[in-house]
Amino acid sequence: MADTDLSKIMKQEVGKAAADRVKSNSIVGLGTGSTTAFAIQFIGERLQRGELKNIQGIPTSFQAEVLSKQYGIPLTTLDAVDHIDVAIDGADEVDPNKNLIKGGGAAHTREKVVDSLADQFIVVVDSGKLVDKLGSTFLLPVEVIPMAMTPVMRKLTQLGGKPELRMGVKKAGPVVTDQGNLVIDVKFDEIPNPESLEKEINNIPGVLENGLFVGVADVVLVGEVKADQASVREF
Ligand SMILES: O=C[C@H](O)[C@H](O)[C@H](O)COP(=O)(O)O
Repeated sequence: MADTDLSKIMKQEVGKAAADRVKSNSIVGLGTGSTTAFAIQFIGERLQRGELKNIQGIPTSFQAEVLSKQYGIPLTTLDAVDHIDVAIDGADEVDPNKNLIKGGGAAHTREKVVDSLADQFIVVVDSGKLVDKLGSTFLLPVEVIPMAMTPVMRKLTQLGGKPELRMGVKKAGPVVTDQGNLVIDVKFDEIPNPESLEKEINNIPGVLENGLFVGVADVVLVGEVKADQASVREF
């Protein structure tokens, strides 16, 4: 099987496993990305079959909102609820302590709001996302307000990073987030202390949020394929 097929199967399996954990009468944070898209699809299908009732979703992005509507998941907002029961969201890297890098889809700011509020935050990834140390395979996304781009990049360089502005695909110019901001992707040779780096970057004036999620995830579901057999393990 081609690598892309395997990756799709792992994402599908793990998305289904997460959707199966959603209970009736609950408020569900709906994450962003290609893996969570399967979870949203399977939650919608469970609703259609009548297996699930009275779900209210809180989308973390324009993408999640569009998909949720497509699959018939009723939506609400943070102004209308006082808690979130469970959030399901993907990640770009996961370390053994369940710390994450997110923001490959530039949605990490809203994701951090929703995922942090959930009583239980379930991360859904394929096995390719597991790393020993954060920053080893993926650049760290930082959302910045446009007028502060240059001083923020300078500050990120002083912190030891190599920043680059994220550019659009099939769009001339930079990626613009759902909030109308820019994303700076930063290469750090190592991230020895994700907890302090998360705070340090967020303390730079003009930074809205960065993609380090430290101590937020409760459960990580990992989709794997071994000898053409798909399975899901949890840690
Ligand atoms: O901004 C996007 C999010 O943080 C995604 O959850 C993350 O990039 C993982 O996406 P995917 O499941 O497509 O790899």
